[in-house]
Amino acid sequence: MEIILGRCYGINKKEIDDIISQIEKEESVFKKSALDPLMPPGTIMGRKKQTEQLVRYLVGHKNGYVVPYISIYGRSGSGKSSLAKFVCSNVPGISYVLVNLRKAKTVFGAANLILAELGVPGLQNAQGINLAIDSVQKEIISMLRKQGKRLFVLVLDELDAIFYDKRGKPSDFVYKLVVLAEKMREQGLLLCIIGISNNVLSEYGLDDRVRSRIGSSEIFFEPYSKSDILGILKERSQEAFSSKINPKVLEYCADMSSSEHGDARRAIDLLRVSAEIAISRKEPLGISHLEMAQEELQKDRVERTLANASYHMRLVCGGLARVSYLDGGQWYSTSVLYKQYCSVLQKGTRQLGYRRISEMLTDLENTGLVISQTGSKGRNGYGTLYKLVVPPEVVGNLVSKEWWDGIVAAKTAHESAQNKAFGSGAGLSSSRKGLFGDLVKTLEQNSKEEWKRYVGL
Ligand SMILES: Nc1ncnc2c1ncn2[C@@H]1O[C@H](COP(=O)(O)OP(=O)(O)OP(=O)(O)O)[C@@H](O)[C@H]1O
Repeated sequence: MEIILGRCYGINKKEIDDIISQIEKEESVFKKSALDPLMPPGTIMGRKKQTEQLVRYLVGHKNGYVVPYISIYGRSGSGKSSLAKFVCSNVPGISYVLVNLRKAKTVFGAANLILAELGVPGLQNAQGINLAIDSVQKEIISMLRKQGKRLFVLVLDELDAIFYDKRGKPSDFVYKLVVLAEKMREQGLLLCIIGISNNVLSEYGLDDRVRSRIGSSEIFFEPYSKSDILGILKERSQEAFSSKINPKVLEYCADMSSSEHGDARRAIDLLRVSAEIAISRKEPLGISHLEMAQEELQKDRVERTLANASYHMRLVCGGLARVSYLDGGQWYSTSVLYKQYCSVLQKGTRQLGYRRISEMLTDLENTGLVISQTGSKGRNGYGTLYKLVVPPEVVGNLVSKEWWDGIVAAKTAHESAQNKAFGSGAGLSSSRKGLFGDLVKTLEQNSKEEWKRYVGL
């Protein structure tokens, strides 16, 4: 019962009880926690090939040998961490820890995160990386001796994070860990490092001496196909929903997810948010809820990415949104996007190099805002092409509303010039015509070539 106190609303205990019983009622038809992607899966669906590869690498310890380094790589949400954890927990005779390095801003920070996971206090920067590695070694040996095991697996999740710390010499850090594995073998013990990253380790600019030592034990996780995602969703939804849900809903969700990204985490999220929307509307879960949820998640994702992005990363996003909107096309090469970035950069601002922008596009892909493919660049051979997977308007408005209004005005003017019957500036409100008058006039008179030049193609 709501008590109105003047202009304020008071809540009494009954109100709280009502909310709780409403939540309980909802939980009885939909158990939200079963669609929490942070919850480790009870069963790993699919991934037979990768499971077999990893088990084969690790099981060699029975004969006294394991490779010192395994690189597990692939797109976000492709099941890399889940599978590594699952295998390490189920192959007999292994002791392991999984350390997520996402929060490590430096190589030294990464060493401290490893020590923390091993249950040892971190060190001060001044004590140096060699001492940190020695402490890791001491702790691993003591753990193996205590547990009476011979193989220790150090799983370094999100290893990409350390490669931004160029001053901390990430390549050297990997080298030291591999040397540690060799030193342990001299003591009759085995250490295997599993590095999990979005790209294969050898792409991170390692020294030759590291490359030759880590070997080529690589396991690739391709994005999930429709049937993989469907399997994962079916398994999760059995636990999440008390009544059977329309199989077409799961199929549609799997279809949307596999065609856009092949990320299991995002597919599970999409199903959860759709179910929440359906429940709030007191409707049975249907395809329309998936579409609403998709829109909501896309907007959240763009907002979150841009809020955490550097100034230059925002410009890269803006440039991609600009060319996608003005050109109406889909896939763009790094060189086109670099040109876009340069054109939106404010005068007097330091311009980043081509290589850095190319790295940013890879980072952007990992946020799920863009996807890439290898494609033809015409006379320039083959290369990576990028495509925005959210509406450009959403990105543009969030980068800068005023700037985006100018782009919309330019396109409207160009379209009206194409269709002369509409006359000058058709489609634009008079206030907008005033605001972007000069630009509009120029673009109305422009030829196709000039338009292409304006777009930056
Ligand atoms: N094969 C699978 N079977 C069941 N659930 C899965 C599977 N793959 C992924 N998932 C679900 O998706 C979530 C994300 O997977 P996971 O963290 O393993 O992906 P990842 O490739 O390590 O992603 P990232 O690179 O972003 O860390 C998991 O928590 C799990 O709920």
